[in-house]
Amino acid sequence: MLDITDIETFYGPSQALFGVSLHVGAGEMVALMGRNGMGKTTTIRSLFGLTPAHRGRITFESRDLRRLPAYRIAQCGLGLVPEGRRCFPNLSVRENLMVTARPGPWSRERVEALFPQLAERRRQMAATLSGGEQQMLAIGRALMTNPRLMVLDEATEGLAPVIRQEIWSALRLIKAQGQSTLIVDKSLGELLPVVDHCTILEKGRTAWTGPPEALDAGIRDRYLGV
Ligand SMILES: Nc1ncnc2c1ncn2[C@@H]1O[C@H](COP(=O)(O)OP(=O)(O)OP(=O)(O)O)[C@@H](O)[C@H]1O
Repeated sequence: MLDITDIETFYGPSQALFGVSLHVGAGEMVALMGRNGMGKTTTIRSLFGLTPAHRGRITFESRDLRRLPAYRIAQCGLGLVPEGRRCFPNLSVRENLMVTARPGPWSRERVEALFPQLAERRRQMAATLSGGEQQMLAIGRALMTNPRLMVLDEATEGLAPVIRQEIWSALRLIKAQGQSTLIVDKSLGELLPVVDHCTILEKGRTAWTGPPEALDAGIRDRYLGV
């Protein structure tokens, strides 16, 4: 479904990616991992055309994404839940869900069944939600665009443990429903049981790819510092 091959990306003169490769098959949930500053967010920015890659290939369902502008990439069926959960603060919860909705399997009813708090708070302005609820809304809103591939960047970072567990339960259901997903997260305990493959970045390069059960103590120690 998604093939990123050997991309190199720069911020001005400074090179951040030196050869990142990554594959997501249809229906898979894939983890993009690595310590701070190794290039995970830059890889996602390159995929979405926000910081375009200078070299390498990005193909999604056989389409070459690398030279498309960001708005065309979103139209190709990629949905992003960016770091820092950006909801529209002055729209209600329900308006946030509906404003970018597109037809497909994820209806408002299905999203609200996944996150019942969003139904309970449907008339509240997004700005009045807790951080965890805003994150649920950001995920719900991305699902409502019915992306063929959803990309989550640090969806559980900085949230209270009980809220994180709710989000992980929802992500397990999202996976069970066949949603293809690329996920950046540092919570190995929750991430590894649910993903099909892991790709680890080290200093802007793909350093290791494999199934989660192959991610042994040596690899964790070497690339993840855990
Ligand atoms: N706007 C920017 N301008 C210049 N350099 C940047 C910029 N954003 C990131 N970088 C650099 O690019 C490299 C990769 O950063 P990136 O944010 O992609 O890493 P990350 O793996 O997502 O880290 P984190 O887990 O901390 O979010 C780092 O060396 C970082 O300093």
